[in-house]
Amino acid sequence: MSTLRTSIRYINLRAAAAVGHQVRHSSQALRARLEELIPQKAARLQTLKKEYGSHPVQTTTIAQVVGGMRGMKAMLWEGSELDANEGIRFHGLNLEECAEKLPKARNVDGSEGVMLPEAMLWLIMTGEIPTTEQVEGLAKDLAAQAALPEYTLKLLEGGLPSSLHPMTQLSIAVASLNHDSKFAQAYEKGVNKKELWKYAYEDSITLLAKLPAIAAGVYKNAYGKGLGARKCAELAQEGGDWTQPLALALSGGEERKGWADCLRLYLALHGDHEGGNVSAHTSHLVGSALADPFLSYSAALNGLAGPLHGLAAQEVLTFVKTMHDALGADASDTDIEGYLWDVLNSGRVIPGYGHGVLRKTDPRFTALAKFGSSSPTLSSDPLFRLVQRLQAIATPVLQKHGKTANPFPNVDSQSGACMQHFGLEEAPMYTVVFGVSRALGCLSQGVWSRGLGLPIERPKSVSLRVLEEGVKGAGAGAGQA
Ligand SMILES: CC(=O)SCCNC(=O)CCNC(=O)[C@H](O)C(C)(C)COP(=O)(O)OP(=O)(O)OC[C@H]1O[C@@H](n2cnc3c(N)ncnc32)[C@H](O)[C@@H]1OP(=O)(O)O
Ligand SMILES: O=C([O-])CC(=O)C(=O)O
Repeated sequence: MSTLRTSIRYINLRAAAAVGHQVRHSSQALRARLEELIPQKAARLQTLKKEYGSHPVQTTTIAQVVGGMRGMKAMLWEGSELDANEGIRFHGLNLEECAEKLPKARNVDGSEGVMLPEAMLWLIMTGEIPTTEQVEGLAKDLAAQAALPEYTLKLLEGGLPSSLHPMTQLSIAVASLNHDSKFAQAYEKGVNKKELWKYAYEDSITLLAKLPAIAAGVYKNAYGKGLGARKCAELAQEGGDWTQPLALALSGGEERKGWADCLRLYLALHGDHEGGNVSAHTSHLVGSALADPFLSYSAALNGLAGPLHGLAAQEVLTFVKTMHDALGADASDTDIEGYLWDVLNSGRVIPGYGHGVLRKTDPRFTALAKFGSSSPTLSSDPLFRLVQRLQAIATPVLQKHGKTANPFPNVDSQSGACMQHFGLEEAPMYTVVFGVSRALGCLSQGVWSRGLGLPIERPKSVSLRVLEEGVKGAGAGAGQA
């Protein structure tokens, strides 16, 4: 155990305590900041609604109604905005700026690690860059609440069949925490709806605190590997950041150089991707009915478990491994090209390519690729290299195929190749790790939605008959998007 203790001392919480320095309880500080920010934004929203409520945002086309609402601006989302060419920005900061400005992990050897996901949470929630002290305090608060209740532990210690997909286990475990939801209790007691955001915040911090232990529990229950939920929570309580106990729980307690930083980077990068993606939109929709944060986020996880969304992380690794096994280590570019055409011609997608909004290589893919290329071991990993090589082959194939609006790689192309290198070989776990991360954005928005008093979502649906009647008399092509 001494190895474990040394390894989780990265941000020196105990050192701070040893010199009598009081680390602030920053989930309270974060809440206090929200208490200042929410009324300001709520007032801006009221003014906008009152003075410009009937101002059109855009015209909705038939192509959008029947085409997955692509490009339709229909939702208020505060944490991040996605540009088709530049990728994600968190309150105006792109990924490189976030990596530079957000407080970072301190490695055991004293070197500076990558940005901390809990710092990303602070940025997403407030639009402000936290101080190192604020992030340390927040991490400490999260650690203090990491332990799971017995009813959730029961599920993850044999209650759920090991053969149940890890994402289903994650979703069930998260939903089970609704048992003690402060938000649900407050609603039942008739708390004024203006105050509900405070309870949404409390539940959100509780869920974020427990997600690493839940993911560790899912891994142990599904594969009999790793340290499991109890140990993960114990490690958290020994001090350190949000990620380190999960890294150790997934590696079975083994310190693997680069692994915790890889996981931190992954968790920070995937935290939010504006509001329209399936997981974010689902949590927003379910939360709008005033279902509590546990139920809202559990629903989001079920969407994340779809192969066109988060499950693509699992699909990519299986795809790349199968291709590697089928073609052998010496496969030529022509062999790979032929393999990709076979996939396309059989009516399947190339996982890890394409995007609903992005029209360039996903900057999250680039960030992970840069991380991998700077690691002496990961950069020489055969699967990591194959993913890099695939870019130059798959993009022209998809361009020639001519259907895909975005023939460039998305983040899911890269993540599994990194994680398998550090020993997390079970591909279904990649989406579970994604699910730990996406909570940062979905839960933050849930707090804001309640703080701004957003109403229940209830868009209008139309039948084909109504659409056809609407275009009677219009010239052909008048409705093209
Ligand atoms: C974190 C994330 O969720 S990132 C996305 C992860 N998902 C994947 O990597 C799965 C593979 N990619 C895809 O299936 C798609 O690109 C999606 C779901 C991400 C986006 O879907 P859309 O916005 O509808 O993409 P697009 O407008 O380019 O689709 C047009 C056509 O190209 C096809 N297409 C899109 N991407 C691909 C691909 N990677 N391989 C093959 N065909 C593709 C679509 O299936 C569609 O075919 P259809 O006209 O026969 O229905
Ligand atoms: O934005 C999307 O639709 C999908 C995506 O990349 C994400 O949710 O991270």
